[in-house]
Amino acid sequence: MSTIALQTLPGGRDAAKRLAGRLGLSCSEIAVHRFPDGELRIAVAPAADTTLLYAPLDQPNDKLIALLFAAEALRRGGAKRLVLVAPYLSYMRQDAAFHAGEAISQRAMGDLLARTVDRIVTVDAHLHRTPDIRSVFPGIEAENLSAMPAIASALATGGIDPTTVVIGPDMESEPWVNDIARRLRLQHTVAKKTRHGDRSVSIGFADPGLLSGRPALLVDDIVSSGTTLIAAAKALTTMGASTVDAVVTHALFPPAMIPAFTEAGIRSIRSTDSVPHPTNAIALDASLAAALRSELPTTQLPETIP
Ligand SMILES: O=P(O)(O)OC[C@H]1O[C@H](OP(=O)(O)OP(=O)(O)O)[C@H](O)[C@@H]1O
Repeated sequence: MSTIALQTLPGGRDAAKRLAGRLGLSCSEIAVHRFPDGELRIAVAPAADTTLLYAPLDQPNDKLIALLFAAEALRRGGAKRLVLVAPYLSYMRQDAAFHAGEAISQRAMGDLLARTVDRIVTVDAHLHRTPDIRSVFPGIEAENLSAMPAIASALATGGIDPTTVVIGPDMESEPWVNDIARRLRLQHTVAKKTRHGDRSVSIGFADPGLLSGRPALLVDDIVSSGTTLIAAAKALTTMGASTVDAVVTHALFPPAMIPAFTEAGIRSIRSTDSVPHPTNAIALDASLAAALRSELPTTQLPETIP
């Protein structure tokens, strides 16, 4: 009988355990030792025929090396199929050479990972101008799940003012903002964002009257420097929003920034557990488990997977 197990890179343990539990699998943590010169030594648990490699790839440079080494050890140890579960997939934002000589990091990552694993499952990868994730990972299976069902369900459970307007900070956010608004039967709108630099954006709304006296719920895929969220919150406050809350898929910002969001008028900020963070409030294990169920041998299907 073929075997299946989950192994996680350090940093993903809690979310990986939730996912493994939901799938009825064992979960072991890959050991990463850093030598004095900065090089890494990786030690994996015994490979299963199908090994799910759980890796939240925020702060990715070291983690990518650990992932490559883990894949090498697992293949050599007998793994026939490696499935990368990367709830946050980094280096997707640079999808073109915007200036002469720039590397297209999305393409380099895609080529590298496609040579390393057999399947990739991720969530809300930043593929604004790349509609099909399979074009990024040539020759392997790849799925880009949406966090919006999990986010909408969490918002519905917590209760939400029916006059709330769901806000996207830029045109590219329209599909997910629309999705949340449809699921919660709320109005939505998206701003026009102009990015001037890593930490400089300007935000404008076509209908400034819409928010007057109403709660605003900002929804975005990534918060990195926080510049977008802060600029959007300030604009919403100026437009007369009664409250501003935010919910994001990938919280990449340093936790020490949370007071800056409060200062900008954001009452609460919640994130999914794609990356471990103090703002984590929405678990992705149900969505990931549903996508990974196909990996389970029929004899090992747990009774309850959503
Ligand atoms: O917290 P921040 O540092 O502001 O970064 C987060 C923002 O950046 C991304 O969009 P981006 O402006 O890169 O848009 P694009 O990829 O569509 O050009 C993302 O969708 C967020 O809106």
